[in-house]
Amino acid sequence: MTVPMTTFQTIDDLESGQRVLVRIDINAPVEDGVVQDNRRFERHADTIAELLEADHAVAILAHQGRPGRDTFVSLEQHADILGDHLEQDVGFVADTFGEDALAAVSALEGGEALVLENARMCDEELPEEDPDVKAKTAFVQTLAPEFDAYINDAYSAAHRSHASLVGFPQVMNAYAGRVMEAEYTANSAIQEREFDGPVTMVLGGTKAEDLIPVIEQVDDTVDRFCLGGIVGELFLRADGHDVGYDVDGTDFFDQQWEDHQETLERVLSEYGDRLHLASDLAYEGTEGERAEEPVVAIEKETSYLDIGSDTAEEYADLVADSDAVFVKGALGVFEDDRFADGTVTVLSAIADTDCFSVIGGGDTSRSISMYGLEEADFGHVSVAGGAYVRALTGEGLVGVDVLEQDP
Ligand SMILES: Nc1ncnc2c1ncn2[C@@H]1O[C@H](COP(=O)(O)OP(=O)(O)O)[C@@H](O)[C@H]1O
Ligand SMILES: O=C(OP(=O)(O)O)[C@H](O)COP(=O)(O)O
Repeated sequence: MTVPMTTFQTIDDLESGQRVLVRIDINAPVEDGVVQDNRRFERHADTIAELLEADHAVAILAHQGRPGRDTFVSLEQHADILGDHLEQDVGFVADTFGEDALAAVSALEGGEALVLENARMCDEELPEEDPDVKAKTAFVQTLAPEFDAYINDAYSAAHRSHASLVGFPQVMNAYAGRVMEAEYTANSAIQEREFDGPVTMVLGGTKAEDLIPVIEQVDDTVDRFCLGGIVGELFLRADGHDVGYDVDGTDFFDQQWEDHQETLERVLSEYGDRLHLASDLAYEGTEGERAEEPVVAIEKETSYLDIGSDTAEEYADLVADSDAVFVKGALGVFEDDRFADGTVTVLSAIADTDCFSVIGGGDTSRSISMYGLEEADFGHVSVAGGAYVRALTGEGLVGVDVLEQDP
């Protein structure tokens, strides 16, 4: 792995009493419309507390979910959760750069914090475009003059070339926040480590498009990949099994299959000897119980919600025989304890060995506290998922790279 050298200004370089626009990543699980607190809030609250202490007026930009998903909701609840961590009121305005937002920003005083509405509700935030294009958007051009400085604390979103991440640093004095600094430093140190024994990467969760390039780009650093979750099912489908279909109104598979079928099949044929796919899967039985089925026997389209127990044991054995393990994404729907077995068995195996380990992902890292595992039993628990595995390939993160540039 090669480590890109980055030097950016941090909040140590910022004079006190400024008007600052802070990009954080509090993208969180949403259950029945209720936003779930997780370690991203706790970590970003530390950065914000430090800024408030220095008498800055702090406006906060963030995103939640993706348009069309049921996790695509307002940031109103996020402001309350941040307020709980900070033990002070955090304002919220249901607008990002229109008149209401500008009025709320101009009323903001030193020592006060205000959350602006979900940046992805602005048309110009998405899609991914060059930083110079994002810098010219009305979103960036309207908000930037209201502030003395821009602070990016959202390492976990730094692999996205979105306006709130890459547009503002092109036109403003830009600084890295404490979470950005800490994750960048930890991940750079990880990339410099050398391992004597086998290195295993456990990949799951929902975002195949982030993980397929990683399998191709980590070259010979990773000896084997253990696949589960939606990503694992897409590879099983590429391998000719009847799984990985959207059933009962889900929207995880069909679009990703359409977009990536060829790549999935190519990666499987090129890297097949390093890819471990599930040999059994779990689903909800007719009585609501956990039921399991060997992959070779699958004939019906149903929602598979976890790897099966034989697969979990196989992955746990591979982990026990590893010198380093990198995890991104859950192997099943661990939020439901009937389908947590795959994720928890593998995480427990990692915790029980003395291998070096990194557990990443906003959702996945949450399983550690949910199932009574100790953070201290892992090398590093990252609030970043896709960004940290992309960094392991040695490729820079666009949101970090732009912090290096002068406005
Ligand atoms: N088979 C599955 N079906 C539906 N959801 C799944 C499945 N396996 C894992 N998941 C979900 O994947 C989520 C984590 O995915 P993702 O957002 O990609 O990871 P992270 O946020 O940890 O980077 C978990 O919340 C889990 O419920
Ligand atoms: O949660 C995130 O990434 P992750 O799931 O890889 O940890 C980031 O907030 C990026 O969100 P996105 O993958 O919808 O662009």
